Amino acid sequence: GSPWKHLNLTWSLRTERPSGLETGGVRRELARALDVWAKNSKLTFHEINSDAADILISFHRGYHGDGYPFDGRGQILAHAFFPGSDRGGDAHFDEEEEWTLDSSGNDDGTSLFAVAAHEFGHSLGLAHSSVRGALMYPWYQGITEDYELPEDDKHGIQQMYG
Ligand SMILES: CC(C)C[C@H](C(=O)NO)C(=O)N[C@@H](CC(N)=O)C(=O)NCc1cccc(N)c1
Ligand SMILES: [Zn+2]
Ligand SMILES: [Zn+2]
Repeated sequence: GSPWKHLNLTWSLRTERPSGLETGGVRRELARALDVWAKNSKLTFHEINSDAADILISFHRGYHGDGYPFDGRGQILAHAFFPGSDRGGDAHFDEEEEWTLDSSGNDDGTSLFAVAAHEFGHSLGLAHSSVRGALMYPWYQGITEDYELPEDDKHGIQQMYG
């Protein structure tokens, strides 16, 4: 997709206690996922409490009004829209996944940090990568605590927002 025309992006979590998780912990993991991209580009991200944010983040189950219904636990975990107005940049997460806020890899849940970092790549305009090990590779691979963005993803984001 085409990149955002401004570098100082706003974001807002629009679901209270998604999947029963503590709201503060969810916001922390989302902020860490955005920081993966901020550290490798000129992008900055500011959290606001408003539906007017560039990147609106919400959790849903099944059909939720955008033609891309979720499918219960497993398979599709989340999706995000390329940059643009209205739902452009927004990221939706499947409420029915076993989300974990523990991104150490010790927990066998699905790391919200890992999936969010991938989804925000789409929110910023990156499509899937064929490079195994890339964050934008189509298939989930848990990622470590002090995560370093792989080369392929670094190239992608710097081409757009370097
Ligand atoms: C066709 C898309 C709506 C699939 C969807 C996706 O890529 N969302 O961005 C998705 O949930 N993909 C799964 C894999 C699948 N079941 O198709 C996934 O693990 N994506 C998130 C992810 C997380 C972390 C790393 C990577 N590489 C991928
Ligand atoms: Zn959706
Ligand atoms: Zn994806």
